[in-house]
Amino acid sequence: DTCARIAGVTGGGGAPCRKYRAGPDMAGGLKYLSQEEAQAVDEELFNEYKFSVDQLMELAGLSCATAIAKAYPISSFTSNLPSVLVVCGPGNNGGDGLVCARHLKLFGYEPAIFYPKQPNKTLFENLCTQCRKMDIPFLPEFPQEAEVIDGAYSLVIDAIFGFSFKGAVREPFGSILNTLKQITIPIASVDIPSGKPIFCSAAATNPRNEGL
Ligand SMILES: NC(=O)C1=CN([C@@H]2O[C@H](COP(=O)(O)OP(=O)(O)OC[C@H]3O[C@@H](n4cnc5c(N)ncnc54)[C@H](OP(=O)(O)O)[C@@H]3O)[C@@H](O)[C@H]2O)[C@H](O)CC1
Repeated sequence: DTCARIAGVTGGGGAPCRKYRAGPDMAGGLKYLSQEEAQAVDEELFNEYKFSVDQLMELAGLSCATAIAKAYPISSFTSNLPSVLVVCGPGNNGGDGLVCARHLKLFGYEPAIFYPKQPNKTLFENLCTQCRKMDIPFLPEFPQEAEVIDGAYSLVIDAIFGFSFKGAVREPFGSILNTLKQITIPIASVDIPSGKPIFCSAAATNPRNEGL
């Protein structure tokens, strides 16, 4: 979604646009950004273009839900119930996941959220309230068995870490990512696949090391 924001915001209306170096990996015409480039876009949108985090998060979550509905239409699910497990991390990537879950519900999916480390901030509390008001359940614990996830859901949304991920994965996310590596249903990652070092070649694979 960062690429879409570059095209749609910083390059629009004849406004001056910073030059971002294209990464070496391209899939279907998409250019991946490095961690530093993504953070620079972030700063430009906040400081120069005066977007608020709420605005950008709503756009990011809606864009993700729209892309997911295109890539994994309900009609393609073999199960009668289009159940989707949305796993949210402690930062803004997790916020994108909450917004995405809300829009997926509006699109006719049945999302359930696992959100183990909820920040004590109004933005995230409000997003949780909105999800609860839409009868989206929050799971009290993460299913430890990959088979349980495979049986209960048709798709997992990985909104655990975005461009601020660094170092070795800390718990509880290490165990969660280990389980996700073993599931067989598709995983759609928000922004970038979680748990991998952030550089261009990592952007093409998800926690199970498959292309999305
Ligand atoms: N303008 C934009 O581009 C927008 C992007 N959005 C989305 O926001 C993420 C980036 O959000 P940010 O909050 O900066 O970072 P993350 O979501 O990646 O997560 C940060 C938290 O993750 C924890 N963390 C980091 N590394 C690890 C690790 N190895 N193990 C466990 N936990 C880790 C970190 O914890 P600390 O303890 O270090 O504080 C943070 O809590 C971007 O990718 C987009 O998805 C927004 O929508 C706004 C617009």
